[in-house]
Amino acid sequence: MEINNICCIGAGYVGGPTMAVIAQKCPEIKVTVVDINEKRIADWNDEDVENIPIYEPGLSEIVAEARDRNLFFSTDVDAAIDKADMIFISVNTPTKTYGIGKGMAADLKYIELCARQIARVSTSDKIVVEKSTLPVRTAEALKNILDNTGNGVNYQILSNPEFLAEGTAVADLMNPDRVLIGGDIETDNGQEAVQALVDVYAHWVPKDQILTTNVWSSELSKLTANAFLAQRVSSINAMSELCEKTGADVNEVAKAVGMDSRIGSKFLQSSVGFGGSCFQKDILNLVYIAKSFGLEEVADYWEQVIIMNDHQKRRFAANIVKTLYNTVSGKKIAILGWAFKKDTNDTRESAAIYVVDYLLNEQAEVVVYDPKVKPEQIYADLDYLNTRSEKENRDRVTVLNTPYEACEEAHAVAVLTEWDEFKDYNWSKIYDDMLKPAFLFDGRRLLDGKKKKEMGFEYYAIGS
Ligand SMILES: NC(=O)c1ccc[n+]([C@@H]2O[C@H](COP(=O)([O-])OP(=O)(O)OC[C@H]3O[C@@H](n4cnc5c(N)ncnc54)[C@H](O)[C@@H]3O)[C@@H](O)[C@H]2O)c1
Ligand SMILES: O=c1ccn([C@@H]2O[C@H](COP(=O)(O)OP(=O)(O)O[C@H]3O[C@H](CO)[C@@H](O)[C@H](O)[C@H]3O)[C@@H](O)[C@H]2O)c(=O)[nH]1
Repeated sequence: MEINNICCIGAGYVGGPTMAVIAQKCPEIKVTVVDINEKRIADWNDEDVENIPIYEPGLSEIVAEARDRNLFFSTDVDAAIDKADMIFISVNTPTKTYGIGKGMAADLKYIELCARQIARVSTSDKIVVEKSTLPVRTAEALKNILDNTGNGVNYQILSNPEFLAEGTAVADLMNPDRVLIGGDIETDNGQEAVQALVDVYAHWVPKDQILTTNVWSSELSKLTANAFLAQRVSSINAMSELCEKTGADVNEVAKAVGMDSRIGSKFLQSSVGFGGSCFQKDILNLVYIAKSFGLEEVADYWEQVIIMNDHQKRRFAANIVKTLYNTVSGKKIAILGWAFKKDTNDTRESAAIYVVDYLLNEQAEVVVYDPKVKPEQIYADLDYLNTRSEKENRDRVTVLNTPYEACEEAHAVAVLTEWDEFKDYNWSKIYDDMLKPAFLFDGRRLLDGKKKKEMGFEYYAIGS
């Protein structure tokens, strides 16, 4: 089966970059990315390609090449569904904030709305691809909705989870460790659908890196991969606290254990805690699924990864308060970095939000600088927690355009994102302009601590 026309529902961090790369690599396929968010679509269509809504290294160049050739962004969801042979569902699947499973289960309402819309609009057979991260067995619910409310149209459901990490999305898409496709491989139609999607990726991904499985394995593999990755971060962060008590250094420990080829060196960077829209949401979802099957020990095992991560964020903030003579009330604390990791403007679940919330509860005056995050996003993140009034957040938090201004007259500076540029600042100028003693808290082990101490800083790093 040849695919000529792809529609992707959801023009977010996954839909946008993924479809841009498919369009670039498959110039004969028309790719339309649709979204109900008009502003987001307008931004994707912005004449100045540097204004597209998602910052990812290398992305604007790809969009510039493919946009209006075979890559289109539109709010006309119905038209794009109708014309497509293959529809990717790439909408958000956040943690539920209400009802059964509140705070744990994935909220599938956006997925279900997409399924109902596809069923309502379609007049020709479709391959529907789950690109969003979903609980295992969601494909069954999708199929049910499509088959029972459709108009005689045949649907094949595939699971094709996305493994890109933000900040390296383009590189990850260009050169994935593997592409995973789950389908109804027991039937001829199912196999044909799987092959159609394999053929799309085979434009640039070596065939032996395209893995095909049954749908349930594919759905569950995505949650498993994120759980394993997050577990590594929580494991090294647990060790960071022990290092601080014992004189061991977490970077030396990570290097020593990572050189064991069975353990491997990646994802052992101790930090102020993992953030991002995926790890916490997906592990909570896994915990919920395990509980729903009565697997309490399995659920408790994975929940500990989140408990450890919350502890790491809290203890970093508590250490600032303790070190500043047990009070930060009225003290100016400069925060360098708001994004949940470098090279992205995404702030979802960023550790910075929780550290700053803690410091505000201790009545600190907070000043923030981030190279890519806009002030309105920073305020929105704090408002979302509902800890204090919106007015108070604006009164007590200032967002500035330069790091030097942010650190001026600060009692303490805290590095919360590992942006490369932070390493190259004129730190002696920052030191000179701060109040003394000048406290520097490195939540990423980013800076050269020895040099900072020589400059006069009171330097504290996670895990040493
Ligand atoms: N962000 C990542 O790095 C990443 C990586 C892998 C997988 N995922 C998964 O991919 C999915 C999407 O994540 P994201 O980060 O791109 O989310 P996002 O919030 O950035 O984008 C989702 C988009 O879907 C749109 N949308 C929602 N319902 C819609 C509807 N009915 N019709 C049209 N548009 C609709 C929203 O307006 C939004 O723009 C999630 O399941 C997530 O877990 C994310
Ligand atoms: O050694 C490490 C590695 C990561 N982190 C932190 O962990 C979080 C997540 O980082 P990363 O995994 O690089 O970014 P994400 O974009 O959240 O990507 C994860 O989540 C995506 C969404 O599901 C998956 O597709 C990716 O494979 C998976 O890596 C960030 O706050 C990082 O700073 C650490 O603290 N130490």
